[in-house]
Amino acid sequence: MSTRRALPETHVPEPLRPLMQSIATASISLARLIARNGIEHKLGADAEATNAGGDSQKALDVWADDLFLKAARDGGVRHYASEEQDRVVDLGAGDWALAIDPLDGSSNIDTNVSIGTIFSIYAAADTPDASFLRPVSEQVGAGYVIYGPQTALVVTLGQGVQRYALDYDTGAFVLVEPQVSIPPESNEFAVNASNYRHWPKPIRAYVDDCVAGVDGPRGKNFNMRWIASLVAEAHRILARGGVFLYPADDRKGYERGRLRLLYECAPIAMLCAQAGGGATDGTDPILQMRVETLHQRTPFIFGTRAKVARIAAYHDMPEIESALFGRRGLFRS
Ligand SMILES: O=P(O)(O)OC[C@H]1O[C@](O)(COP(=O)(O)O)[C@@H](O)[C@@H]1O
Ligand SMILES: [Mg+2]
Ligand SMILES: [Mg+2]
Repeated sequence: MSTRRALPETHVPEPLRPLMQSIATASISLARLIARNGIEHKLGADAEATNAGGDSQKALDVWADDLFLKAARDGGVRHYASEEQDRVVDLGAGDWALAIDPLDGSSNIDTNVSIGTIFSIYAAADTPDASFLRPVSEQVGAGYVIYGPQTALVVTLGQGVQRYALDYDTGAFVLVEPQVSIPPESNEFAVNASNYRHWPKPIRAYVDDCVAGVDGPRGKNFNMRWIASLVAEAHRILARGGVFLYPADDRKGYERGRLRLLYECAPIAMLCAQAGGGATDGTDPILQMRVETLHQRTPFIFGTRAKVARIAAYHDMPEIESALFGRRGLFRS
């Protein structure tokens, strides 16, 4: 019988190896399942249920959650918190607490656009809630798997960010980038511009100044992207820089944005910090926040450090005409 590991372990601290092997193994199964969408099953079909956050679930959301719950049990996880579960699942024994968005970008399942899994690891506490209702700076690891033209695992276990690619010939991940770092220069931003009229002033001002291009206060042209898969946006930003914004807005239910602090923003923020980038809710760095409730949402801005700082500065002076930033030459990035 083959003893091949799903993930090389050089960059994985010994206590985290069983869990990381389990996550890697489950994600390889999920990648294979996704590649067969429509052959046996329609993975984007409605599961006729809603999750705790009020989103309608797809068949793949539910299957991915089952898969990672089993992986958690096999990998020494005591407490499992999932975007798809109302409450923390207490697995009884183990050293770790795993928070997970088992399937991110569900609206893209049937469009054959990249989707992913996002996860965050804490040391297990005494009670299920205490494992997750804590400062997000206590994460011991965070990462995502992107199921795209290439399936890749991008992870930090506290010492930089490593990128692995799935080799379908061997069925295992291979280390392809031992130290991922976000390029400091970029002219790209990502935002769902259809929500423009709902945004707060500082976000509108920032985007207005980008869209004004060479004729505006920034004096240069920008490029915009919106994939509607957070993992895919994060992967692009880690590869070539830029900034992502999902602000709070005035639609009902979006008062604190759309994305969840525990399952999505905290892990991406840890990856960014380890790759030389930044992440904020506009006012506070994400890594200085504390999870108060499992499914809580937060405005989320992340990416190239100088861009994140610039957007935070727009929040500090929302009433000042945005052109002042350009004239004063502040944060030119
Ligand atoms: O459809 P919208 O409002 O543009 O939101 C897209 C965002 O929602 C998400 O799909 C939310 O994640 P889920 O698919 O896990 O619910 C993000 O991946 C993406 O960035
Ligand atoms: Mg998600
Ligand atoms: Mg999801």
